[in-house]
Amino acid sequence: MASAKGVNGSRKELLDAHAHVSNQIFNFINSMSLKCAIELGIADAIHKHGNPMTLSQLADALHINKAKSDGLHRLMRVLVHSKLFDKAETTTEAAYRLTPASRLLLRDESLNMVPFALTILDPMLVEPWLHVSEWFRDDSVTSFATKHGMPFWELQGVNARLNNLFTAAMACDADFSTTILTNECSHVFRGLKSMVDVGGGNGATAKAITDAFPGLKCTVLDLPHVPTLEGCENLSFVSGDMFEFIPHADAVFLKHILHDWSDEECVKILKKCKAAITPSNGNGGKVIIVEMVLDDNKEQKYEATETQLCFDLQMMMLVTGKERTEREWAHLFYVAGFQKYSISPVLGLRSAIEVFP
Ligand SMILES: C[S@@+](CC[C@H](N)C(=O)[O-])C[C@H]1O[C@@H](n2cnc3c(N)ncnc32)[C@H](O)[C@@H]1O
Ligand SMILES: O=c1cc(-c2ccc(O)cc2)oc2c(O)c(O)ccc12
Repeated sequence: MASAKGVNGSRKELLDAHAHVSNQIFNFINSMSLKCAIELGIADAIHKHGNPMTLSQLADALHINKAKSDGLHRLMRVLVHSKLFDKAETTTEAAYRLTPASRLLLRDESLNMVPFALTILDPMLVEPWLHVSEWFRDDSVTSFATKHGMPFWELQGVNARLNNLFTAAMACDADFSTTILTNECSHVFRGLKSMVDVGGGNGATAKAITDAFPGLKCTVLDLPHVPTLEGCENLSFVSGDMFEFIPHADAVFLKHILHDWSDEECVKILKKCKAAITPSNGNGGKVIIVEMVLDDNKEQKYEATETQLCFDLQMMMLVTGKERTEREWAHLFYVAGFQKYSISPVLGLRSAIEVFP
């Protein structure tokens, strides 16, 4: 029984517990403040201004209702606390400036995360979160399906807004991940003559890889409803179902595919991949996977682990997938008939995994 002295503990323990639960309750406001900052264009306004920007300068640039300038001050206070922006203490008044994080919110920054953020924080993907406890008690496949009446992929196939939103979200990760992959993991792609990017979306990732490796011919396989880039000499597109057929190539590339699917579905995909890879001279005959590997770095920062675990729940909510530990990945590879694998933890939250038959 709680008392003034605490829940079976000290007063301090009670206050700490109360503060922690309060923090967990209001954590969503960090995400919503980020969404608001993107929609107002705060990062772009500060970038365009060129110098640290005072609150009144920012309010003018954002064309907000000046009667709400104090609200903007309070929003910026949360965004600075979240280290999304920085506050320069000038002699006259505080001025706001970008941080490395808010540089990733600049719309003309090729590595920007805006489409990804606006998709994850879109009502279509947020509302299912209000039904997760219902999902635990019903027999629906995901809470997304509970809310929207059909599974994520099915709705994406009939809802143009979701299709374009999600395809852009995935594509905006292309430059970020391939810039690092083709530099830190160039050995993975060196010597390959052909590669199939299974579930490659609009082809942005495959294009970035073929730009870095002009001798590599890439085929992007995805569902018919997914909008694609223009093909070119080294980049072609095939519509199809990876559970039915995967075109033959030196290597198969799977980026954020397997985390969408259950273990059984992943083994089916990996077996199709194994049948599709034809060892060639040099570096062929493998599957290249880009995914999170949970628990792969005990020294990993608390925030990175928290993000990985949240993505795992995102997969549980949206699709039938999950994020996996190395042990779980290894089990899938061996069940699918592969003999060995190599993990390169080069992408921060994610790793590149080469799997060999
Ligand atoms: C999370 S997205 C990853 C996209 C891309 N690989 C990337 O990392 O940006 C998953 C992709 O798998 C595709 N997909 C889902 N089911 C598929 C299937 N049965 N056959 C082929 N592609 C599929 C989706 O259309 C989507 O483009
Ligand atoms: O909502 C998502 C987010 C991702 C995702 C996770 C981690 C990354 O580094 C990038 C993207 O992947 C998703 C996905 O694969 C899916 O099928 C639905 C939703 C999401």
